[in-house]
Amino acid sequence: TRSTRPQRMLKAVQKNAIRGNPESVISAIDYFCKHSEWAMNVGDEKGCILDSVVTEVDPSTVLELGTYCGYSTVRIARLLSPGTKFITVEFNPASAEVARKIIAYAGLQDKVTLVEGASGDLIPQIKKLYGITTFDFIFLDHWKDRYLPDIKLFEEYGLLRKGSVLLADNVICPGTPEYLEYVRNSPRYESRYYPSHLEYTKVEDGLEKSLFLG
Ligand SMILES: O=C(NCCCOCn1ccc2cnccc21)c1cc(-c2ccc(F)cc2)cc(O)c1O
Ligand SMILES: [Mg+2]
Repeated sequence: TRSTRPQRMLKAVQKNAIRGNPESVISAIDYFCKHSEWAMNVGDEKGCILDSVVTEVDPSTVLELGTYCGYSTVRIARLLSPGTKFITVEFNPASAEVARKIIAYAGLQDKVTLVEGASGDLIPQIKKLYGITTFDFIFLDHWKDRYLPDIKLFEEYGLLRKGSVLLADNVICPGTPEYLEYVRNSPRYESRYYPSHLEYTKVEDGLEKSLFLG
């Protein structure tokens, strides 16, 4: 049967990247998406903004919602200090399987815990299952209508501390209007918009960084 786009992306990584070299894995995926098939990775332009925020926060605990094929997982994991706890969540088993292989190809499998499931089910269990008290950095890149309910779950289950940073992809395209309205109007967050473009296109998109004030 016909391969899937994530499987073709994995083949491109295995063909064009150097095993154990995260930069080459990132470049191989960006090349594939620019010259072969568009895919919904955060991409190189927004990826540089992601890199700068991760570097600035230098987190000890990280949560990513929306692994997809592991592109942003590799971007984040390559910047983390040793001993950092990094959990990434993927709902789609086929994507998760490709992501595991791409993360391993980059040599970053020991830095990442990939969990398959729905954020709404997992968030209430994270403390118990993974011994995490609060997250220093959260990257939101999953179903756009889950950003708002999930940030409310973070608050409800005490997963944020004064200084926790949330970075949300796609706040313009496809768009997360309710989430934006919430973080921009809540007195509990300091929010800033980073203008950019939808991955591999000229379409307007951007990232919203929100600092939890406690
Ligand atoms: O839809 C997107 N991402 C989400 C995937 C499913 O995520 C499912 N999923 C992953 C963990 C997880 C945990 N709990 C529930 C669902 C959970 C997404 C879509 C586009 C896009 C933009 C323009 C278009 F014309 C078409 C698509 C761009 C992006 O950058 C995206 O991130
Ligand atoms: Mg995205």
